[in-house]
Amino acid sequence: MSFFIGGDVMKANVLIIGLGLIGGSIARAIKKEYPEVTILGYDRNTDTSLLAKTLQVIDEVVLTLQEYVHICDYIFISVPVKQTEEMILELGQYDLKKDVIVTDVGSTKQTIVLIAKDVFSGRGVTFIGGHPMAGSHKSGVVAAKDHLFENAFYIFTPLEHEDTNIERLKTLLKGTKANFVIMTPDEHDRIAGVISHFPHIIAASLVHQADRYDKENDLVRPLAAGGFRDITRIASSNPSMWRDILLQNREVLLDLFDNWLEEMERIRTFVAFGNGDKIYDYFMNAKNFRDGLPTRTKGAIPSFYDLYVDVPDYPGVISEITGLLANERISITNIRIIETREEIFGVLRISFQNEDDREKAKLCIESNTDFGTYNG
Ligand SMILES: NC(=O)C1=CN([C@@H]2O[C@H](COP(=O)(O)OP(=O)(O)OC[C@H]3O[C@@H](n4cnc5c(N)ncnc54)[C@H](O)[C@@H]3O)[C@@H](O)[C@H]2O)C=CC1
Ligand SMILES: O=C(O)C(=O)Cc1ccc(O)cc1
Repeated sequence: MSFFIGGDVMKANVLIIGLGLIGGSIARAIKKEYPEVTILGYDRNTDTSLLAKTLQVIDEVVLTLQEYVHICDYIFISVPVKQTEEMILELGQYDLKKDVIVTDVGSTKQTIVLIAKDVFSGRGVTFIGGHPMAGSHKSGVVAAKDHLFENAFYIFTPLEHEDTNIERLKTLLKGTKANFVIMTPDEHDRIAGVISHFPHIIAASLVHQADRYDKENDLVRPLAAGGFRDITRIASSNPSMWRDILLQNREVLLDLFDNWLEEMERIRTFVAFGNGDKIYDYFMNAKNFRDGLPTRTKGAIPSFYDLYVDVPDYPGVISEITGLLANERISITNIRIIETREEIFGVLRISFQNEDDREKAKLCIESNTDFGTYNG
């Protein structure tokens, strides 16, 4: 192995510890922007490291951290949050390069940053907590994509507001095309609790509720296949990852449980007293807030970029639409007939990777057919 050792971002040595969905996607985004950067990869599972090299996600496999950490200019810790704490402690035992930036990608920040402060302060090592707030229910290096974080928020929670080092890290991460935001670990954990961690709990709890009713009535399962399945999609996320996130964001989540119980009690009272006006306001206020949310940035929970198309029910109509999209090189990620009524109209739901593809598809279908389209 030969490595360039110097201060130039474009020729830096970047070590990715944990070659999964997030570590792999960061590696790909960096390499795309800076082909001359050397990406070193370490995973506790050697087969994963070898696969990452075969897939050209990394340039070199590192088998023992101790041997290589001293030549690294940037170190990304992209392992589950509990292992992130252990990894920080492990890195604290090694001599790291002067001016190295160590960062992580964990979904929680307070505990991690506290440990990093303890381990790295006063040692010439800059630790910048990080959380690219986009992902997928898939895991593993095979699912890694250079564009995973495009238009997503990428949060930094530095130990201090060390502007020059944050700028260096942002420069390295330019290829992610993410929107970088700085906040305190406490602020981060509260916001992530509200918009990401707690919704995962609610999704799982709705599924548990359906599971209970499923035991009483065979029709629950088939009827849950449509909208219910969609709104509880995040309940299919990685259970061990979410266990660790909940354990680390415990205090924030306990507050949110209390708020949620109050919220449920509020709407329960409106229903119990048959108060139609209050129920209407409850939905209207929620609708107004939701309708005002931005649509062109990625949030923590992966969005659907779905287009609904009203199609007449004749043979070949699906291949006609997919053919039109293929001609314009618009990729689709999923297609499903969600409603068919014999000899009248059906509704097709076509999913895309991003907003731009959905908009292009809408234009393409509207200009080549007279089928109605609307966004999901
Ligand atoms: N999956 C998602 O959508 C998102 C995840 N995150 C955070 O990113 C981190 C990684 O998540 P994913 O990439 O999704 O997980 P993943 O399961 O795809 O990859 C994790 C990788 O880390 C390796 N690993 C685990 N412990 C290790 C250790 N001690 N030393 C070396 N390698 C180790 C595993 O073998 C695996 O290859 C987590 O902290 C998670 O909270 C952040 C944003 C989104
Ligand atoms: O896949 C899911 O369920 C997600 O919500 C994606 C995700 C997971 C963890 C994060 O910290 C940020 C985004």
